Amino acid sequence: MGKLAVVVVAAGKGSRMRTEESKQYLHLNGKPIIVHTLALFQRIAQVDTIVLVTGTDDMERCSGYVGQYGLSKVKHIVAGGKERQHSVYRGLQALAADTEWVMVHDGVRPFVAVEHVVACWRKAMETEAAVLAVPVKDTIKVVNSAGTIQSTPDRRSLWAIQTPQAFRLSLLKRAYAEAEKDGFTGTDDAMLVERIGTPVQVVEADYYNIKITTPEDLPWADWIIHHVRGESVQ
Ligand SMILES: Nc1ccn([C@@H]2O[C@H](COP(=O)(O)OP(=O)(O)OP(=O)(O)O)[C@@H](O)[C@H]2O)c(=O)n1
Ligand SMILES: C[C@](O)(CO)[C@H](O)COP(=O)(O)O
Repeated sequence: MGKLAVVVVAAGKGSRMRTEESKQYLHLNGKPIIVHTLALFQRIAQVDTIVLVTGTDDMERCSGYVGQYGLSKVKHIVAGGKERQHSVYRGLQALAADTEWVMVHDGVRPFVAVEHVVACWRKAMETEAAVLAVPVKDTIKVVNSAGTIQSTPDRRSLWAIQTPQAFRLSLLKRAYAEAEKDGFTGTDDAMLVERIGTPVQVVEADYYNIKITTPEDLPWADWIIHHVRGESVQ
């Protein structure tokens, strides 16, 4: 069984959160959101290395968190790029040559369940590529720019995709290199793998693995941390 690394991307600006401080550094139960996320992967025995991708101006404070919170698996802190995809690409380049498996995770998804992380990785080891996801609960419409409904896809085939997304490293690197060559930008890692013709498996997770994105996610995040993930108030 080859080594497993995790690339945690946290170089975004969090513009939809509309806070002065980037959302990954907002405090949740006494600790920055990014620290909750890193601590989760630190606790997973199968994870050998974590690469943290941050904004250039945040590298120093992140290296402070590594010491302060005992995040010894964070072996590299690298500067991200303009889009999430560029940040992931830079993270992948920092991985040691003996890394066989990689999981990419959003720094602002601090509530993923450990059992789902492990299930995702196991599925990737069977099939090369797997992502966490949940079935969509709403009816989804395709709407044109005039606000007119064009179609209603069958909900039974719709899934909301989460992270982590797990891959054989050589496959993900090839997918990223192809996307770079073709000038293609996707919103998740699986899209890049799909477009080079490799099937990606979905592993069902839960609805608590939210991406903290907009202001109304913050009270929900506070509720999840206390009532679902069971942390006592700090
Ligand atoms: N150039 C970027 C953009 C995003 N991310 C990271 O990718 C994850 C998911 O992105 P999103 O929630 O969209 O974060 P932001 O890009 O920060 O948010 P917004 O789009 O509202 O600005 C986040 O952990 C974010 O920090 C990144 O590392 N580099
Ligand atoms: C990767 C992701 O979290 C899967 O849902 C999502 O695609 C990130 O998208 P965003 O545009 O950066 O919010």
